Amino acid sequence: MSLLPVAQAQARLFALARRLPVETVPVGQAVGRWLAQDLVALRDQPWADLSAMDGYAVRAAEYPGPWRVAGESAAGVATPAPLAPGEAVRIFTGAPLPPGADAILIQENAIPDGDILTASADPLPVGRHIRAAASDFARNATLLAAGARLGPARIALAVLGGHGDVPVCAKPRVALLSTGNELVPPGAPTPPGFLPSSNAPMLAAMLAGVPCDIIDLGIVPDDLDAMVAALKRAAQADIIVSTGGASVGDHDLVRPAFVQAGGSLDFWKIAMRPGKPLMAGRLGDALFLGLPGNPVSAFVTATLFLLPLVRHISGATDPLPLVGEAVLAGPLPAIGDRDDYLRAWRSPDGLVSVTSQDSAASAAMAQADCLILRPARSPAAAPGERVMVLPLP
Ligand SMILES: Nc1nc2c(c(=O)[nH]1)N[C@H]1C(S)=C(S)[C@@H](COP(=O)(O)OP(=O)(O)OC[C@H]3O[C@@H](n4cnc5c(N)ncnc54)[C@H](O)[C@@H]3O)O[C@H]1N2
Ligand code: MOO
Repeated sequence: MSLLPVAQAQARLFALARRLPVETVPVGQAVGRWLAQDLVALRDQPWADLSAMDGYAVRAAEYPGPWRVAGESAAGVATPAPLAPGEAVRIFTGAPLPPGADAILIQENAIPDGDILTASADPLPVGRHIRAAASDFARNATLLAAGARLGPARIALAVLGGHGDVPVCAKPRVALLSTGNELVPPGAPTPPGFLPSSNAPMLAAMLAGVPCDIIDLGIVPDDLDAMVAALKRAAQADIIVSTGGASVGDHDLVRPAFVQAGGSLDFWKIAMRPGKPLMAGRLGDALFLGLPGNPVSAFVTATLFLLPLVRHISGATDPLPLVGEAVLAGPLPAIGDRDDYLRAWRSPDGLVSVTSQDSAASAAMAQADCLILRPARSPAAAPGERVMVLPLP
């Protein structure tokens, strides 16, 4: 198989995937999820012309008074009695305007004397300190389109639009398999020949920013039967992610195990660095992503494939990472025939490449807050040059 360009591999992965079924959940459980249908306003906001300040509702043409204070309007009451000429109504923030009033005199500019009121300063134009009915949004307006992510401001909008429940895609279940005879669980002793398995905790941490349920199936030895059994167990999930065993060595058994478990492979090997041995396919109803074992390769491929896949099946319309531009603080070498995703951090002087770009260099990876994308065959770049950058969450 020749090396597949990243964008083509992402498109093929999305084409393999199906959106998860729609469910209706209370808004409190929808945070960070994507709307599965357009959300339409069930009410006007504001519901009437409301005062934006504490003061007096008056007719602007009668400025500066005197007015006779004829009553009161507070939030939580229905429409007050109409305002007769020469009258003012005491009013509070969020309260409905009496019919006939067209401006609010704030109480700081009002001089009450018994029930007679005059204005002390500032002209009073029509509409001053009034929030017009439906000026925020009107009933039947589309508040949010399907595919919008429900952050805090959109939760507020949905609730003000009259919704207690919202339609979202079901939460994906993501099964994690860590392959390798050399691996021990986090915190366990590491006699010679062994190392702590860091990929599953890292992937779980990356997935913590995206609503999903994680099923950690632990460490699987480099043994064909054990891997086939583990993959079959994992097939109950919506997405199966393995790390390690993806390359061409005698102990790299993920691909044959996947095929023996009944999986159909769609692609293997991507024109990217790190992350070349990435593979993807379907196993029953589950999507399968085989990530390379090197921690940096697993991190970068998860950023470019796993997180976008989770967002895609969850209903996101823009599942791919954001690509911006920034200047380089130092020089970069020319690039070979794979797109390079360099780990870097943002300094006041521009992007700084981390101390090692080796795909096993975990200490250097931990310095990064972004990836510099250098397309295949880019020439060397000088300080001050603009390059493509993907911020890391
Ligand atoms: N002859 C070739 N050798 C390699 C090629 C190649 O094209 N030809 N590709 C290289 C590239 S690129 C990568 S990336 C790696 C990927 O290898 P695997 O996916 O098969 O990963 P392993 O060999 O199982 O492990 C690599 C490395 O990562 C460590 N590891 C594995 N799992 C974990 C984990 N859960 N936590 C922490 N560290 C882990 C493992 O111990 C190895 O050191 O292949 C190159 N080889
Ligand atoms: O793709 Mo590997 O991840 O270059 O080291």
